[in-house]
Amino acid sequence: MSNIVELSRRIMLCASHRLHSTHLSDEENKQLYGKCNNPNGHGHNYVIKVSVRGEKDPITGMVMDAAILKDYMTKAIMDVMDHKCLDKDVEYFKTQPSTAENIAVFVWNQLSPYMEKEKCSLHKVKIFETENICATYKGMKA
Ligand SMILES: Nc1nc2c(c(=O)[nH]1)N=C([C@H](O)[C@H](O)COP(=O)(O)OP(=O)(O)OP(=O)(O)O)CN2
Ligand SMILES: [Zn+2]
Repeated sequence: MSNIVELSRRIMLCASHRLHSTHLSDEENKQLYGKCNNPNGHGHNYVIKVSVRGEKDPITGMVMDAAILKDYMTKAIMDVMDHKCLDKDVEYFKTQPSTAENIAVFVWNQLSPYMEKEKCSLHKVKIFETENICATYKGMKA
């Protein structure tokens, strides 16, 4: 019987953004992103689900302590993104459009250094931008 288990934790944060690519002209941005390119921006209640995967400890019964994962997610995600204007306040999104796809990669990169301390590994980051739009990133392994 396998002892490999996936453990997930969810957080919700509020942030505003505007879809805009520095590689495109203003007209092209307007054409591509439509209402989401409005210079005044708009907000989302982002739901972020982080999954780690590893061997369940036979004594503690845990892959990792969920409270420690919460601490990592607070420092790596909440403190950086919550109640922020993503494109103006977060360096990464000054050059990368703040799509759900790019947010998933950003969150992965933010969490990776914290997970180096753990026996289990970061497995999946899921960003729900709206009820209908969701992006998933599983790192370089795709
Ligand atoms: N590939 C992507 N496409 C879009 C993204 C994205 O992150 N990746 N994001 C957006 C916008 O940020 C936008 O805010 C989405 O809003 P909206 O169109 O209102 O969202 P829904 O599709 O859930 O709403 P509907 O009412 O169902 O249209 C756009 N595209
Ligand atoms: Zn949006």
